[in-house]
Amino acid sequence: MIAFIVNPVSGNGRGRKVWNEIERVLRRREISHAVRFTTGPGTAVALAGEMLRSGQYTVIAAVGGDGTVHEVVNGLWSAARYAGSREAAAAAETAEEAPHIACRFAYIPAGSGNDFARGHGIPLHPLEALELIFKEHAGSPIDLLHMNGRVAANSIGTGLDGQVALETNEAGYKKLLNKLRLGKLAYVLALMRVLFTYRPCDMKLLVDGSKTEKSRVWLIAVCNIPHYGGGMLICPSARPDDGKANICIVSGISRLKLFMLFPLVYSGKHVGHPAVSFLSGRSVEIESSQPHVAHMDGELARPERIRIDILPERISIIK
Ligand SMILES: Nc1ncnc2c1ncn2[C@@H]1O[C@H](COP(=O)(O)OP(=O)(O)OP(=O)(O)O)[C@@H](O)[C@H]1O
Repeated sequence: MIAFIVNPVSGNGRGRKVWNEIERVLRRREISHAVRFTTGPGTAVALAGEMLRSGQYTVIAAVGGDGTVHEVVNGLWSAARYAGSREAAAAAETAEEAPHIACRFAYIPAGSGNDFARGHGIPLHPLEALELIFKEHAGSPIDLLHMNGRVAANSIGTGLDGQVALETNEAGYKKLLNKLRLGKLAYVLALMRVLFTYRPCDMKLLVDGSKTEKSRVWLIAVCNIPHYGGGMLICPSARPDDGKANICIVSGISRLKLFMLFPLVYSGKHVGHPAVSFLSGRSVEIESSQPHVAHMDGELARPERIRIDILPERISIIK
């Protein structure tokens, strides 16, 4: 049976409308399914965990944006990690030892960014994405990025974009804009503010044991897929199933030049710019001269230290 986890407020209320369309199709075709709605931040994590543990579902589908994907994937990953006895959970101390997730994950895009869909070639039209679930599909295994007891499906970023996640989260006007279904505006306002105020700092990276030092770093994006921040092609050569994370570093550039570089990221034309460098590897440690503020799939994270490990082929997705 297929289970759906629906974020009704994703895409400024699009999630609810998309679900209504999907439900009509499911009823017409008499497809047995279960559905649960999120009621606030974090609820999709718990719902996904419950659904996986019930063992009733062969496919668990998220209907929402990248934040909903992040929560559902985390719910599935941690339920699989802590499945079984307390002893087994204690034995699965490290993320690397966690078992593979027993059901397939599907995604129906209903958010504002939908990078997960872009990165995997899942149709952006919700009913076309739904058709993929109906086809008998074994699922394609993809890697996940692990940091500090959480996983990211798309990317982890620090620097300017971590600060954007922090400001969006803390902005006093965020609740009001969410109520008015203008949640994305909170993100744009935070981005504008951060672009004018962020102070770049020195950072050290340790990628698979090799050290790289960079000064005046604006951002470091550690990516599992090429897309980022709602359609930017930040790491064009990132592949979700190659066992490696691709890392984009933007450093050593003035604020004015950064403004000029910014639009090029949407088409991937920033590649080759002298301020942009790329690395790739299985594990990444980042040290900064300032406290870390990061995001995981666009959701705020404040780790004491940044150590990201790739978890190869950890979940099977329908695409
Ligand atoms: N019922 C709810 N009420 C308020 N917030 C919710 C609810 N359910 C989930 N959320 C939160 O909504 C946030 C945004 O969800 P999501 O990222 O899926 O949509 P989006 O921001 O429109 O899309 P995208 O990330 O693709 O731009 C998530 O942080 C999630 O925790």
